[in-house]
Amino acid sequence: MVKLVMVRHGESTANALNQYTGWNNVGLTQEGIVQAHVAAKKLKGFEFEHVHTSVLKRAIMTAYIIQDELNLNYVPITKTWRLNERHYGALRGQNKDATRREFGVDQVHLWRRSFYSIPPQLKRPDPNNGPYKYFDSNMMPTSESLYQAYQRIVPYYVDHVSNRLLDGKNQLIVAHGSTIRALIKYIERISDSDIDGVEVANGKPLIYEFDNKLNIINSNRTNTK
Ligand SMILES: O=C(O)[C@@H](CO)OP(=O)(O)O
Repeated sequence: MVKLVMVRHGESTANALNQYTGWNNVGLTQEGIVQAHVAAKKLKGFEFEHVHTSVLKRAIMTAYIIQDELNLNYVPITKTWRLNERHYGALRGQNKDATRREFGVDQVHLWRRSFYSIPPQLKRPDPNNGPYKYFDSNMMPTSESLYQAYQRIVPYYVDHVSNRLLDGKNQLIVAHGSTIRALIKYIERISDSDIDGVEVANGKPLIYEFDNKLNIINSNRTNTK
């Protein structure tokens, strides 16, 4: 039996303001730091061979807190843009309630939870500096549906996570709401329409136990937010 644990970062400053975040690089609130410590305490005794996170600091900070609490600071960590949150396009930084008033509850629900709906696009992509400085500019998204994000997330999982699980090595992924929703969809073979009911809470470890063919033996997933 091998384990995969996925943790959504602790509450971010944008979460606290009820703002769309996506690729905005915001940090954790004090509450978010506490949530990361609580997540680590729930994982007491869990050992993993590799940590996978995004290039966004709310996830990296959460991963470091968990590694530190578990005295597993030495475990290698990979930070990849492929595990970034879904890009929220022109919605990022906006207040979610304000967009409900402007565009209606149904449209906002589609942007947030449907598999194929693409949030309004940025007029031009952000400059590709910082973690994206070696990107071809054409790779910088202007917005992403969950489907588009899935196309970049799942190949990373298959190449770098599931192969290690098949080797019997426990893995930890510390990422984002939509990143983890995409992975839940893949792992549990959830349909395109049913994925819109899946929610991922900040700082609540999601634990999967697999057999040696990566069939799910056990999971603690419940739909809480
Ligand atoms: O703002 C975001 O990037 C995400 C996750 O925090 O929000 P939502 O729940 O709307 O997908």
